[in-house]
Amino acid sequence: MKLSGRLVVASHNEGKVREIGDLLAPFGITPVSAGSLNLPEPEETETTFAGNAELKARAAALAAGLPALADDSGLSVEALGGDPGIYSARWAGPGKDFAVAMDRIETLLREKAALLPAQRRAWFTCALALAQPDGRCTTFVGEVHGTLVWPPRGRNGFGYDPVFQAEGAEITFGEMEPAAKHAISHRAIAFRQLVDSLKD
Ligand SMILES: O=c1nc[nH]c2c1ncn2[C@H]1C[C@H](O)[C@@H](COP(=O)(O)OP(=O)(O)OP(=O)(O)O)O1
Ligand SMILES: [Mg+2]
Repeated sequence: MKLSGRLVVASHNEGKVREIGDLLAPFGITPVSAGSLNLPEPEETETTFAGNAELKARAAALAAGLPALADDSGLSVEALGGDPGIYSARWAGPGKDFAVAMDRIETLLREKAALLPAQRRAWFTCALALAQPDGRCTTFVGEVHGTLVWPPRGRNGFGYDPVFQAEGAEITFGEMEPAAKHAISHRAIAFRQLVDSLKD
């Protein structure tokens, strides 16, 4: 499989579509968005990031008749048994309000008296699935580990970025320029594996 020509980015999340566009740019690929093709947003019925990424990629590739790249990702909090994990988007509710979702995590951590950085470990996971219209699919998973901070800081990125500080960083993903986030992010790690797998 190759990364060339027309490619559908099978996501309805503007922040993700922007980041995937940045990652694809060096390959001369301008993604076709799922929104512009009016592709439906499939229900995420699988129990893993990889399963949901494959489900979304296959549905889009089949509907569009083009290769499709899907991303399923989320934030897992160690002290919360890995929640919200694959439910990260759903914790933000129908209004996709991540202030609410970040508050909910913070409230649960306080209930557990988890105030020290060591008690506030978390990681982002990203599964990227590339599907062909015939149903073939390859999937890669990236993770970045760090700590949750409070209050939220920064207006860059999207979703939970303002409360996540990666190991070794002193600013949150929300405070980072896009290039700095791409240097270490779960999405960039998965993307690199995908690109490596496509090399001849
Ligand atoms: O780099 C990230 N920085 C901050 N937050 C992030 C990131 N990566 C995932 N997240 C959170 C927010 C997102 O809403 C959820 C993914 O949920 P997920 O179902 O994969 O995506 P989604 O429903 O927003 O869009 P779609 O399924 O159409 O691709 O995890
Ligand atoms: Mg989703």
